[in-house]
Amino acid sequence: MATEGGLTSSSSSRREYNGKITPFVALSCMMAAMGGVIFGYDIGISGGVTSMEPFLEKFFHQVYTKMKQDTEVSNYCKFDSQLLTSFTSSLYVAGLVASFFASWLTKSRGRKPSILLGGGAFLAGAALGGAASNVYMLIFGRVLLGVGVGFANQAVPLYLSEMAPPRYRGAINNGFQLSVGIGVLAANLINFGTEKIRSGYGWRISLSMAAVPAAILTVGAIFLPETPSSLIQLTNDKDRARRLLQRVRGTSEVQSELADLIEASELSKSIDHNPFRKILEANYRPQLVMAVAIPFFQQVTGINVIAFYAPLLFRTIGMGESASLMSAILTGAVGIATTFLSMVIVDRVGRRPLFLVGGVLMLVSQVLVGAIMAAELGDHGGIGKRYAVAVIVLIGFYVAGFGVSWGPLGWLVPSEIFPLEIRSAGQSIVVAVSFLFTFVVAQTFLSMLCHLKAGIFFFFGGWVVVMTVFVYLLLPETKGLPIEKMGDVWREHWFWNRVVVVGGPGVGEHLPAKFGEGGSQSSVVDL
Ligand SMILES: OC[C@H]1O[C@](O)(CO)[C@@H](O)[C@@H]1O
Repeated sequence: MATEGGLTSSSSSRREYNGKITPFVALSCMMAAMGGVIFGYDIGISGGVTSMEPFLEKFFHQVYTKMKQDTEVSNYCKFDSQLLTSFTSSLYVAGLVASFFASWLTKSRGRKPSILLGGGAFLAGAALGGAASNVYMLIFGRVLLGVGVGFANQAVPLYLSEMAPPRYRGAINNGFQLSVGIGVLAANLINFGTEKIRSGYGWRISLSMAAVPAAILTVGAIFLPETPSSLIQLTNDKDRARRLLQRVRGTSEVQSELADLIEASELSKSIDHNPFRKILEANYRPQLVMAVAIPFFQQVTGINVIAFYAPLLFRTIGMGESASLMSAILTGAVGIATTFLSMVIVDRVGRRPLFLVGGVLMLVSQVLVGAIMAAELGDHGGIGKRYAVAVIVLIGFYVAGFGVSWGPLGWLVPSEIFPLEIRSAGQSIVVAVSFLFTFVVAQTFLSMLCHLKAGIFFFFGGWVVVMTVFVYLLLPETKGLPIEKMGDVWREHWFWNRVVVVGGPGVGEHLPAKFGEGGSQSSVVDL
């Protein structure tokens, strides 16, 4: 059964490459992580903007008048407006479609052009949104933002994982979610300030400030190097790749890693047809299952619902005006701190323990919140202050559980498990599924809340049980293993080794015996 990391034998390929975190790696990753900030900024900004009255009055007049008139609506049904959620969701639909174009660009032209295009589209979207004079401009702006995050989310996690030395890959890739969290918090704080602007144009500032991280990302991308792995795949120029690798790793001893990259690239070329057809083949079943399951599970933790619900609770305990700020600070700061913690320990303790601990923490908090709500909150009126405080503390624990686990690892694990020939296609499936379910959850949860009431916490809690069992049984440990050697984890896994064909592509042992386990000996590949 699932022994240590789901591996049944000791993994001989968990060997070290040379190299450390050079300033060069740190800088490129920081720049690329701006991709996370633009994503987070949008998540954070749209909720606040759509609750600003001048914004509603201008673009969503119907919602505005309904909000003003209805005072007798149930606690659980107050915010039920499909039109308004479709404003938020339009971005995800655009991003979903864009991620497939990104797959093609990322593969055929490199990670860098996708990041550049993502930043540029987001920049244009921010300008259009900020300047919108009618609802069409507004929606078109959101579509451009969607294209921006579609490209950025497809390319940035791959970029980070390919740039990182394997033993720091978890930390570096978790930087993506850390910057998502920073973006969300920054947006909330900005909204809190702009809401108070008397002229009623605060929302314009909120929307156009997205241009700041987008500009940094776009300009930064011009100076970013391509990843060594992508450079080999694109140019086949081994000398250039070696020079880049030496610069990135800060050592001249890069033969072992270079040989693995070349091997992976050659293998990828030899079987390289349509990557979307390829990924459907039986041998890539574990990767395909992960590409769909992981982003799906990340969204059905219910994180965005909890984040939405928190301000109501703060209002309940009498925080009044500052309720949404307080809840943003709580959920934002706890999320950032725990994602940071995850960053620090993920390469030491591994991915699986974090998923399991985070899952249990989320589940316990959700069940308790659901129970308190079911017992204490009726359709009208509030809940007692003591209970509200308890619920807020529990939400803090829930966010902490997400912050150490599904938040960052939901991006990390997919980005490190795809072999080169399906990497770009695989990552765009991840982004598409992630956006699809962000959209589905956003679009349905208000009416779900209205029908399920407190049961909504048990609903998402049920999914947390499913995903935790899934990780326990089916997700192998990927800590420290070079991406190009990742095929081993399936071959050595109690379940997946029945599904994949040993010796088939993507499963290790794919090259003639002389490459063997030590397929990185420099003598084998002509450097
Ligand atoms: O990684 C993306 C997910 O993380 C969050 O920003 C929470 O920190 C969610 O809003 C989002 O769906």
